[in-house]
Amino acid sequence: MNWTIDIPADSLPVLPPLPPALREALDEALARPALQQPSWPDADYTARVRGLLEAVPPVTVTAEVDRLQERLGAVARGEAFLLQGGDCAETFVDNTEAHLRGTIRTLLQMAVVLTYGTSMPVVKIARIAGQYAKPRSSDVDALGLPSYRGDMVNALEPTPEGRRPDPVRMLRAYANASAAMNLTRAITGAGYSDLHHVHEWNMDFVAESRAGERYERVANEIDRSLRFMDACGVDDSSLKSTELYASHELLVLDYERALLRLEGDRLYNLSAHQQWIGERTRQIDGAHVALAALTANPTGVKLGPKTTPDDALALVRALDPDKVDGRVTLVSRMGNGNVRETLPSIVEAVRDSGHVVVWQCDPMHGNTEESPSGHKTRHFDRVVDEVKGFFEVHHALGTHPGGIHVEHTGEDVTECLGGAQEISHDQLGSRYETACDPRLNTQQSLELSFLVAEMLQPRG
Ligand SMILES: O=C[C@H](O)[C@H](O)COP(=O)(O)O
Ligand SMILES: C=C(OP(=O)(O)O)C(=O)O
Repeated sequence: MNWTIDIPADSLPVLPPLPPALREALDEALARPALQQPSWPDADYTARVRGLLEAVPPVTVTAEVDRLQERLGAVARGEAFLLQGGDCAETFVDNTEAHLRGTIRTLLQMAVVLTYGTSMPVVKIARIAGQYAKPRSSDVDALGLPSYRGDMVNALEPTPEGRRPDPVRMLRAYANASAAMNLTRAITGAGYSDLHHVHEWNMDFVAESRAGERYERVANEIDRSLRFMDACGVDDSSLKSTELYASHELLVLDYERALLRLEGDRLYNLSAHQQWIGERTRQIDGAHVALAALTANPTGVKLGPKTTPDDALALVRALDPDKVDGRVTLVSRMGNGNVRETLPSIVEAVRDSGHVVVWQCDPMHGNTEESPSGHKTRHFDRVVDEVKGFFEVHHALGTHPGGIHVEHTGEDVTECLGGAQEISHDQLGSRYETACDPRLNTQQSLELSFLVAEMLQPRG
């Protein structure tokens, strides 16, 4: 096979030596069964790509990962709220400044609405700088071609050549992730994310909408408060930047293992700050859980409608043996019809075990349906209803509904039905741009934030 990049077999860097016990545990973890892995055509060449990645500077650094862990501890104890969102599948072609700014801007707007409405700190994690791999329900698509598995693996282009898994794509994923992380740090470190620019985050196509107008009112209130603080001589320098963390699904093990780095005696996965394990790969004896258990990163796990309390307990015990607050985020994605019935016994079992986890609701993945036009879609009402059900369960049990995890974009797409724009089945085709699953557009994301802020109000 002729590869586009020639990597000499004898110049392979290798991971710095690990303490023997850790090396053994890592080898054991990686030898476990791993679902949803690419069928790379050439194992030797794939190993060489991995070797290159083992020597590159990481995408994130350990101090940031540790800080996120602390923030998630606060969320788990009920002192903060976690907002996580971004593309279903990031793509290389859309890894542009405009697209990244759009995703970040919408996340910042949502966070402002939540913080203002609840007076609670909001921890922000984006699906950004690495969300390049997708697990699929089927190995083949409707055309009979190998399914698209994310830009890290193959191309969206529906041709046999495009769909061939190519390990060089892992290098492109790393390069794109590093560039995206660089811009994200720049945007959030100064200027654009300054709370004094809160009006500028409201895009023209949203400003005229009900959610946009409501947001403007919040922004005006924030302006007044900032002027008041200014007049009083309060130092507001902490409002000039914000913390935004990067996350993606822990899926393609050749990529993830290559970005492991040792600091002291702690092993970090510096492909992102947080990784989550998907519904399809959370087998308790599988490689994904075992690998995450070895790293110091906070880890999410998706829980679908068939999850039992014992499943959840086993996962929490494996991933949080030292009982660190917020080390595990349990992400329920059960569908609005199931959450009220299935979630309570899971929450009770985990709460009674003494593990203090973040409870997060992903109201997207359990509510996917097919439109008569053939588009994969989600109805805004079902999304809202799942979040409502999640809050009802936690309010009834006295636990903290710690966060939401959504697929959204900073653009004016028509991928999810309903919302104030009342997007109909007929309109889905007009701006349906996702590479995989349907995302909330900016208006729908803001509407959802206002509703969640209401649900989070202290209850008398
Ligand atoms: O985002 C999640 C999954 O990758 C996605 O829902 C799978 O979609 P599929 O069922 O079309 O394969
Ligand atoms: C694949 C995903 O979700 P789930 O594992 O819940 O299906 C995802 O969040 O991209």
